Amino acid sequence: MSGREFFTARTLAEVLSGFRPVHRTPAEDVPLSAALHRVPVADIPAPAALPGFARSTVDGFAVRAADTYGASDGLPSYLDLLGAVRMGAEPTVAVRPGGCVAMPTGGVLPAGADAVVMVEYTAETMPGTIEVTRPVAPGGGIVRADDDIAAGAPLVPGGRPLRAPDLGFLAAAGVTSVAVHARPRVAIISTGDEVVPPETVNLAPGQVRDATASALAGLVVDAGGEPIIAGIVPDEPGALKERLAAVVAESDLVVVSAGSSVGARDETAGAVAAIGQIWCHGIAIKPGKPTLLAECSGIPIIGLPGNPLSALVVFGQVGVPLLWRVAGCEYAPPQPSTRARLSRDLPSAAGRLDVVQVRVRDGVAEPLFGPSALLSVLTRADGYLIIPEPATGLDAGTDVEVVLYR
Ligand SMILES: Nc1nc2c(c(=O)[nH]1)N[C@H]1C(S)=C(S)[C@@H](COP(=O)(O)OP(=O)(O)OC[C@H]3O[C@@H](n4cnc5c(N)ncnc54)[C@H](O)[C@@H]3O)O[C@H]1N2
Ligand code: MOO
Repeated sequence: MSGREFFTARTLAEVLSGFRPVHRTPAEDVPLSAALHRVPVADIPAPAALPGFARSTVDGFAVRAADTYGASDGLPSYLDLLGAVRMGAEPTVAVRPGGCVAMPTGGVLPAGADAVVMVEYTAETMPGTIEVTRPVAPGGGIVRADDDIAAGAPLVPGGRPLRAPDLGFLAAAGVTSVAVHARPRVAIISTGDEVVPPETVNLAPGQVRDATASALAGLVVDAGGEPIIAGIVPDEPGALKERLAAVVAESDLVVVSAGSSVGARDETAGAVAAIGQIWCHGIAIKPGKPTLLAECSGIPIIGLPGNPLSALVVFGQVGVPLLWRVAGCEYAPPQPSTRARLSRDLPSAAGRLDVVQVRVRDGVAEPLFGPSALLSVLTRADGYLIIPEPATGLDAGTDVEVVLYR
């Protein structure tokens, strides 16, 4: 890399909308029991209408609605009790004018009926005669055969991670296997002569154990990916290029931590440029400015800043949405958040998005400060808030949205 400045600092919004490597993971069939949070490759159509038959939603009596019009406590309608519907069975009796049939919740609506009046608004004043004291409109107390879904309509959309209720809906429709995008394989490469494996018991002076790879692996699993810890590469010209070339062929997304800044040993840009195209070097975000984005044959490559805190913040903002996109999901699912009152003034430079770690107690968000070189800030945080690019800070007492860590 020439010079000591980053090529172009892009905003986070520009990155998310503009950096669009085309690679998507292939489809695979999974049973419903393994489909939670997986992304269907396409809309899944209903093989048949649901519920499939008109059914009661209340315990009561199937009626012709017109027979109940004007009914009141003072002037009830009197209907002949013609029989009863059994749960899970075809009705054996139809409703004729002036008649009614006893119904359980969920039973099949008998022919001739267009509503079910709730048992609370009825009384059997004499054997075989039902007194109705409230009118019911046509369609009242029932769902029709295709109210949940019509045959052929999409049960669940493609490109959106499956949620628990989706699994129930698919099960109700008899869909027990789903074509979903394969989990993205995310190669995680750490760099730096001083970085040693976490298993290292005694550190030589200046050595640090690799913190970033383990944390990134956790974020990858959280976002539905399969982390591949691809080791620690020393600061040697050529070493990173070699490792990158080896992993890119077997990954859906590649993450390199450290070496993306502007120091003498910062090799990432050169190595990445040798195997792919750099899209941007520098994002208008704090922490995380020295971030590099590139692609190689449609596979996204992210060069993260060396400071573990910055690396994790950037991966959350940029890597996680990219990971979901590679898995066929255009927009990452929203994270849980809460509203809180800011405990103190927060300064920020205009033109840069700030990700501020906070603790939340009793509805108050307390910013946690410390250099990005300190990992403990993230462990103490309950979540983060964002100060958008145009703002020059936030005043104490501002109502802020805090995105919560799980
Ligand atoms: N003159 C300037 N110096 C620095 C700037 C700047 O703009 N001008 N930016 C600072 C910022 S911000 C960051 S972030 C770092 C990014 O530098 P690199 O991406 O080149 O990363 P390194 O220098 O290799 O590492 C930084 C720091 O993080 C430690 N590290 C690296 N990898 C790991 C790991 N896997 N586990 C634990 N710790 C790791 C490394 O030992 C360094 O202490 O540059 C600033 N400097
Ligand atoms: O901006 Mo660096 O990415 O803080 O640690």
